[in-house]
Amino acid sequence: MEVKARAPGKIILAGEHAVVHGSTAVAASIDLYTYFTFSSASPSDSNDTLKLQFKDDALEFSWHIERIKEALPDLGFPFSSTPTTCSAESIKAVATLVEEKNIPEAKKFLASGVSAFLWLYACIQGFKPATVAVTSELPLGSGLGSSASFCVALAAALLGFSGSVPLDTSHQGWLSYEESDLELLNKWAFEGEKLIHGKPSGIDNTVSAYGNMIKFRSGSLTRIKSSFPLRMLITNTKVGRNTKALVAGVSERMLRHHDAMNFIFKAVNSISEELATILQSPVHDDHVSVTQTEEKLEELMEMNQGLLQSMGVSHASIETVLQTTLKYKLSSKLTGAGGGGCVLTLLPSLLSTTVLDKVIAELESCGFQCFTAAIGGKGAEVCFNDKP
Ligand SMILES: Nc1ncnc2c1ncn2[C@@H]1O[C@H](COP(=O)(O)OP(=O)(O)O)[C@@H](O)[C@H]1O
Ligand SMILES: C[C@@](O)(CCOP(=O)(O)O)CC(=O)O
Ligand SMILES: [Mg+2]
Repeated sequence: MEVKARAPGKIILAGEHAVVHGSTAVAASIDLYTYFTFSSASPSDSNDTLKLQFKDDALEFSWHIERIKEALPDLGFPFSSTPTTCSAESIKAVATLVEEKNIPEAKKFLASGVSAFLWLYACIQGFKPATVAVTSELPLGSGLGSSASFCVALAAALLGFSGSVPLDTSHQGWLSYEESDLELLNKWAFEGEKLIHGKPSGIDNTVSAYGNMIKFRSGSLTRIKSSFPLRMLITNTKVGRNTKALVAGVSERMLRHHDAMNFIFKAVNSISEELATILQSPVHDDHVSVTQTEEKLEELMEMNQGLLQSMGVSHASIETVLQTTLKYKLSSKLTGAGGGGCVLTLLPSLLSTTVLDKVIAELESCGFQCFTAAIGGKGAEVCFNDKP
């Protein structure tokens, strides 16, 4: 049997970092996905290994099932219905399994993804052989939630592959999960995100699992029904960074300047709440009201960016994008953890393609990469293929 799952990346429209400290944030899925394909060993194979293939990097890692058993002896009785946090002891055991694979220095950033994979696999699937292939359309470590989409697609594939949630395996094409199963896979994905991010808020895995647009605060989501035709230019500064380190940096600043940071988080909360209200307000189909709404959204993005800067997560490359887009009267903010990565620029409905082309040309002449993505599509999906 072959099971394929996919989960989207995301943009955070307002509230990154502050959401880790209990503020509201607003996020939407984008139509760039991470894919997992699970194939069981055929009965004729004398297969006793778990293989993980990162197709985009042409890398393959494999472990003898016995070795996984030895490292994680308490697992093996799959407990797919009980999402479990990896204990400090298991983190060490998983890290050893990863270190044994001698990941090339230039690809070391993949190690946390491999750890998340091993933990979720052993918990949900137990000690069974399989071949697992991963590909992603998302730039990794750029603020578009590749880590969450990795964990959500992995959890979706595992729950489908292990047969632990009822799904119509005869269905042709992509299949969405039922609400209660979605909740379960989201909880598992969150456990994976913890191994990659350290202290995730849960917004990224939640928007990747559920799709569309969400408002998120302290672990709970509210679905947003936006009828506003939101268009964003995404500029990847290509400056690499790591979410775990940036989140930790904000927490350290919080310890040093507790009151000031609390006011910043409170301000971000108000920005996210206002943004969510605006997006859910009825849209009048005339240019004047659309433009007025866009201007409000732009102002909120600018305010949010200023606060992110005061949290210490902007970067010279991000500032270059802000200044460049401002020359064309366009507003931008970083998205995700910052420190490099991607920047969002609101594209007003009346913006001419000539101006857009100019902005993109100027940004790309700085070495950045610009693209657009459809906002607010479906979340995690699974697909079955009965291979002989
Ligand atoms: N397709 C993938 N294959 C392997 N690891 C992945 C993949 N996608 C994400 N990851 C893991 O997630 C990490 C990036 O996560 P993070 O720093 O949170 O940035 P972001 O989530 O914004 O892309 C990578 O370094 C890697 O460990
Ligand atoms: C900074 C943060 O708010 C979002 C991180 O997103 P990303 O990993 O940079 O795509 C962290 C979190 O909410 O877990
Ligand atoms: Mg991430």
